[in-house]
Amino acid sequence: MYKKKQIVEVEIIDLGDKNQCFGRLDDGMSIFVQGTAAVDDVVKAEIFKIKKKFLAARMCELVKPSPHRIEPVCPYFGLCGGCKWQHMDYSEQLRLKRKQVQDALEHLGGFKEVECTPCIPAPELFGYRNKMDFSFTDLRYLTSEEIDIPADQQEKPLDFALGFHAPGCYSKAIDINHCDLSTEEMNSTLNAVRKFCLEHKNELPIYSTRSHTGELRNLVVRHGGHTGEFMVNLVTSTHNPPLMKKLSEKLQAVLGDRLTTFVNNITSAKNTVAFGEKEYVLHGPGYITDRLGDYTYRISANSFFQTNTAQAEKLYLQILESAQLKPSDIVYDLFCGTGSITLFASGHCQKVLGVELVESSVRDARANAKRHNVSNCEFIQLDLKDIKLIEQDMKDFGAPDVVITDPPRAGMNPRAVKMLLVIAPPAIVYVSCNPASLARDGQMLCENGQYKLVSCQPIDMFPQTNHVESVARFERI
Ligand SMILES: C[S@@+](CC[C@H](N)C(=O)[O-])C[C@H]1O[C@@H](n2cnc3c(N)ncnc32)[C@H](O)[C@@H]1O
Repeated sequence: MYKKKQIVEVEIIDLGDKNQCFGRLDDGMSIFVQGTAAVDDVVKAEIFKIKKKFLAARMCELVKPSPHRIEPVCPYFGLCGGCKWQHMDYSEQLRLKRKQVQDALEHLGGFKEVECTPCIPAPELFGYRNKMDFSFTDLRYLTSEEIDIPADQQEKPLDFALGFHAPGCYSKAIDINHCDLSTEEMNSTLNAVRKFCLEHKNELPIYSTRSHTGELRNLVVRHGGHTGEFMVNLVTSTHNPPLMKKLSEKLQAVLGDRLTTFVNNITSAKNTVAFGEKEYVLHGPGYITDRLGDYTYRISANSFFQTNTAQAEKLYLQILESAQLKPSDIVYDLFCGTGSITLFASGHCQKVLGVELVESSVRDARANAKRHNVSNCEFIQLDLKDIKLIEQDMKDFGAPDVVITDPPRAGMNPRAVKMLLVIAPPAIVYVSCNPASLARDGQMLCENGQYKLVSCQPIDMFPQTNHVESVARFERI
């Protein structure tokens, strides 16, 4: 009885992934609505798919706004995939983040007994990011208003963009001048680099993801949240010494003493990831430092560091609380990055082994331990898919009492989870930025009755976005 293109009115009762929300029509029919809605909004939506058990529709009108709706501050809201939740007040964002973790644990992981604690709020709701990764594309993403404007009347060139990829669209970026999650300094650097690159468009063409030719790929700006040190990293296909020298001078003129270092990373990869195979240091030491708690960390361009400095300290205290370390404990910190959790844990146990894939991160981690005269930490560079290597290192270092694991969004490789089941430490603290992979890996740890999930604490590292971090403790039964 439903028809395609039919308009229905529905109250939104939940939010899903990828700009999708959920409601139920008067007859109980489920409906997935594409569009930026909030829970308790009443919207009109046009049906485009009809299935036996559900409908899919596109939101076309907001009939009654949710009491949690607020005006988004960003002009790119709805276009840029970064801040999907700017239209909801912060208490609602926190409620939904906790719910996301709880739902994933229950529905994907089968964990029915554990109640997540309320999500720990972040101290800063905007301007909290210490790292921004902007992409160059030779096709500018056009808004629906811009599409109809003839090329010669467009305000900005059609074949140049520096900003963020439109959701699900890697060949086009929205050309942005300002992001509210970054700082003024980062925004002015973005605009200075754009101006320079436009002036040298012929010598520095933009890399094309279709023809795989061209030079400019990413601009990464990074600052120490507590130290104010500032890094600019331009990622290109090849190194052009005279132009990079010119850009270095330009950046020093714009940023003055605030520019700590400028590096040029070179990549031949066909993907859009800002990771260099070779690095040229044009200004400063090639790294910046930042402080978390009692520790100052050196961070190189290709090394991971938590992107919200103020909240990272809270995250690490939460990890320590969850790990319940004893002075005699041997601890493994898997996916250790620059050794930040490793050092935090080092003062509370006998010794810590940090394991990490990226060479510059391991180098930074060793330098960070040395800087603080920490002698009970060791770091090894290996791919955690390689079980044989970690087995050998375990023999040398000693079996762990507690394993802290903090993998990337995709979670742990199944072989690495199996390795944990073989090592079988009494406690595993799983730090996750993706509730779905936490639920999947957690289920693997618990399915044979070897472990049980005892607690899960969500923490908000990324206000305005739909992302959430969690710290989960698993205990051996
Ligand atoms: C979410 S970060 C966590 C870093 C660190 N624990 C922190 O809090 O700063 C994940 C880390 O895992 C590393 N990594 C990714 N894949 C890996 C693999 N297969 N083996 C070892 N480390 C890996 C990344 O380089 C990154 O440093």
